[in-house]
Amino acid sequence: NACKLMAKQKVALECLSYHATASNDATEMLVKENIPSAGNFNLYSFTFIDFELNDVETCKATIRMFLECNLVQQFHIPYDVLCRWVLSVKKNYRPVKYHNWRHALNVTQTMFAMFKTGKMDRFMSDLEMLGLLVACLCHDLDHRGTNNAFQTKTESPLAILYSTSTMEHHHFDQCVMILNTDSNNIFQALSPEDYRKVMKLVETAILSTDLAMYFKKRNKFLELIDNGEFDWQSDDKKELLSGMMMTACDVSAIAKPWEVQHRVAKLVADEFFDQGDLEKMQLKEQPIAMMDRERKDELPQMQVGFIDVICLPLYRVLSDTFPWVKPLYQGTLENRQNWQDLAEKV
Ligand SMILES: CCCOc1ccc(S(=O)(=O)N2CCN(C)CC2)cc1-c1nc(CC)cc(=O)[nH]1
Repeated sequence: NACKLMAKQKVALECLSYHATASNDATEMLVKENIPSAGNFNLYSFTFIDFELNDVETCKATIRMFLECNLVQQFHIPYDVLCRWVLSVKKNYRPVKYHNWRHALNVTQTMFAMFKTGKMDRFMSDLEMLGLLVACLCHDLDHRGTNNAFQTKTESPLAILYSTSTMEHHHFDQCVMILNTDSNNIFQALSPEDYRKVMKLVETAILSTDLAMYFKKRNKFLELIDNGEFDWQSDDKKELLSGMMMTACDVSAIAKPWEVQHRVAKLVADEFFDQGDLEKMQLKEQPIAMMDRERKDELPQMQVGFIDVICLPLYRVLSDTFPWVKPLYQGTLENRQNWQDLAEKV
């Protein structure tokens, strides 16, 4: 009957989350390790590069960011729970070419740099900083290397579960599943009020990484700036600012030194082209230019378009209002020139 079925599903889910959580061995190993300084990882810089870090070092860098923001002490996060949670989050990223654990780490580090070097921590409560770092680390959990349109076209179970912002709802779902798995709940010591607030912030922050949401909310944000809005403390304004910061971090590879941007863009392209191949073979349909490997020559021009339509408008308004995040605007301008040079060569 129905409740037996529910029970079976619950057991299956438990089993799933059992596999989703990090092993005790991996956790105990990480707990014992010493965590190098933020300077050692170059965590305060907008030109942070993860390429030379091995997987254990990426976990240490993540822990160092939480320690540096004093969040472990402030929110009484048991250290072994923090270690297990970081390892579980890493475990629930798939080895796809771009939307993988390394992308999550880079997005989180940019948020950290925006707080500390960009001095945006002045506008954020400790709870909001905790929520935004967690949202960054979890924002693409269990990404399959295919976008929302692909879920809809293939009528994937995810598209049946969530008709809008399909992947982003799934990423949040995975974030909650990990937090609800034994000894992974870094929010366990929070008051019920703080728990509700931080979960709401994590949800809206992860959902705001759907570029369709960004386009919707950006005009409202620009309006507030034009009206000289500086009271970012009201909930709706703080939510709007948080969403813009999430997109700024999500696309921040565009602002990295040219060798890094060029190498990351290849990973993005390879993941897009794999989806294009699936659409040609499985769906018998012509993919959009961005996902068609036959049109890779148009890539530099597409990057210039990406920079002009999505990245520069956001970094310009953010650096106008928060001057210390200007390196993101500068880096993107430099890469625009590099992509433009390549586009003219073809
Ligand atoms: C590098 C391979 C080509 O990459 C792109 C091509 C086109 C565009 S687009 O702005 O024209 N636009 C975006 C919205 N789509 C719905 C329609 C197409 C963006 C990218 C791109 N996206 C990301 C974020 C994943 C990172 C990145 O570096 N480049």
